[in-house]
Amino acid sequence: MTARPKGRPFPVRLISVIALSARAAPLHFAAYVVLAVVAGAGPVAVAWLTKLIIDGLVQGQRTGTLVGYTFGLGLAGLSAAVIPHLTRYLRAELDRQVGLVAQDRLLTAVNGFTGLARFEDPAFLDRLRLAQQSAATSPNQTVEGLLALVQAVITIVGFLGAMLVISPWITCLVMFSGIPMLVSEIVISRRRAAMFWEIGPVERRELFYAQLLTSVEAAKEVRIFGLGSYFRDRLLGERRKANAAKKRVDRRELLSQSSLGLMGAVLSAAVLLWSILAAKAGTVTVGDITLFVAAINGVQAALLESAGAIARCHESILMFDHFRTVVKAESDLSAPSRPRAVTPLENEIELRNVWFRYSADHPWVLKGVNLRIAKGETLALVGLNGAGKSTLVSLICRFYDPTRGSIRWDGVDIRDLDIAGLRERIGIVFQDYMTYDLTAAENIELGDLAKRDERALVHAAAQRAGIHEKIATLPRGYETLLSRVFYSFEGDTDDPETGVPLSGGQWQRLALARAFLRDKRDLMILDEPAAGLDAEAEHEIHSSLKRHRSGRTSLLISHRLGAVRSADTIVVLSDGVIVEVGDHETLLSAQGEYARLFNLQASGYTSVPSTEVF
Ligand SMILES: Nc1ncnc2c1ncn2[C@@H]1O[C@H](COP(=O)(O)OP(=O)(O)OP(=O)(O)O)[C@@H](O)[C@H]1O
Repeated sequence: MTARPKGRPFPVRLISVIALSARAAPLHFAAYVVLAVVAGAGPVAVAWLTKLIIDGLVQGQRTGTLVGYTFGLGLAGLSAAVIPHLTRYLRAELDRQVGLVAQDRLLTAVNGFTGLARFEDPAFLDRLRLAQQSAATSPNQTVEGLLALVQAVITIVGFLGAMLVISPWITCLVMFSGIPMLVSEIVISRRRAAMFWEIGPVERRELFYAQLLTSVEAAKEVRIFGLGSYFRDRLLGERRKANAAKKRVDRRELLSQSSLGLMGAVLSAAVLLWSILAAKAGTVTVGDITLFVAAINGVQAALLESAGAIARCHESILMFDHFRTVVKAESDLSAPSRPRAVTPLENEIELRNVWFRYSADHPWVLKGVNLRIAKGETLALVGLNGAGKSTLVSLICRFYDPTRGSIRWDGVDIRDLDIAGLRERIGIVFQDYMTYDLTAAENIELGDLAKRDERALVHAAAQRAGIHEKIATLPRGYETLLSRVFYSFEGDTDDPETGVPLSGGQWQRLALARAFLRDKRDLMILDEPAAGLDAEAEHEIHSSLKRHRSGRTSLLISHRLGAVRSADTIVVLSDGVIVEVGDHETLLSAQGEYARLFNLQASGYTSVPSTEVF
């Protein structure tokens, strides 16, 4: 796991968090600050006016003066009644505005990671999760904490100022009694932030088990293999681990808070005793005692509040560091300072001595691969499971960079090209294609958003993929939602949100239609495009692919060797090394690995099946 983020100086981090709130909703932010200041001065004004009224009564002051004090007291009470509601409204609005801005910044940053490596790094995923949590809450939590601190400081300064007039040494005593509380809160908030980081992997595992237990994808296997209790136990185990870590921090907090609370109570009692004795001796007035009582309680409460506020600020700034780290993180792939525009393919795509491993800890997946895909040619890549075929495709799409060697687009290293421009020129069906919980039309349109409004093209792509007829029979045709995630209730066919699930093969045809929408691209990659189709559909799709790919550059991966026999070139990859290259006839007559695999498959269709297969 990578280290926890180390921050810039604390005040700089504080300002950058608060700046996010202030910029997201400046008016609400300003109003929130003003109300906090007014609310902070309220308790002091109430205590001082109460003392003046009591002393005025004892000393027989004029009624007009007393009415003035009472009026002031009424005003203070009025603001005390209204301000909390206004503050709550402003806080909620700030939350909404800041949440929007922060989420936008976070997702823009995540979208900027051009490769896949970050999404496969558990430490980064932990950070991303914490960043998502803190994006929504940290900025306003910091503002709230800081304003609570400002309020508390105003209250403390006001009360201490009032007490200073009566007894300087008691004022000092009360003031210094707050220091241990502040220190202990900061220590605890540090521990809490560290704990959240440490239990990150635990919480992600818990989420994984929860998804297994609640998702429709896993429901069949979980039931048939009786995995429910097994995964539930594992989930609860992870929860217990997370709870234990949280409990440890809570216990520490309880211990230090209660001892400090006890100390505060003893101090209050002592000051009260002193002031009563002083009043008896005639050195302070009765009004002074009421002020003392209010001040001691007020200062203690404000100290407690300020310690809590500092802790909240501190904790949310530490959490916000994760947000900042993600937002500032550079893409995992190097970007040239002046990327070259990608021109239409003129000659070939070439892999030149490509070596690749997913990280220094992983074994080599590709070992010195040299390969040329000439313009207009269909190149088929075959090989056993794990040979490195999909990895090679990922490198051509530049999801990763080769560890050694290079991939060239008409002679230019693709690392020097504009990455979005490169991907613009590629059409693809992935082996693990996506099924979007969107309408049938949208599922196809996502292949080329620029053609979103050209319905005829969408229909043509669906027709080529052999899914048009099926879509036409759906309750709302192309507008039918292909999902059960947003399903309202059984039989609600008039509801536009009502979803219709497709079969595996039908989803695969939809993925093909999505790719066909962008088939005018320079390179079409089909990674197992017909794996989930029935025999008739497979034949139909491969014939269609054959018709459409003539003259177009395509890279075809398939385990069904019958489907690749018409390719111009067939490349056999074995354990990351190219072991054979040629067309179907040449490779068959060479009697090598291709011939062995082809004959094995062919015999499976013609001879009596061997029990060894199963
Ligand atoms: N993201 C990844 N991180 C680490 N290793 C990976 C990753 N993806 C694939 N591998 C490893 O790379 C090797 C090649 O996998 P790849 O998916 O390229 O093989 P393939 O030839 O496409 O296999 P199949 O025919 O089963 O689809 C495998 O050993 C696999 O475990």
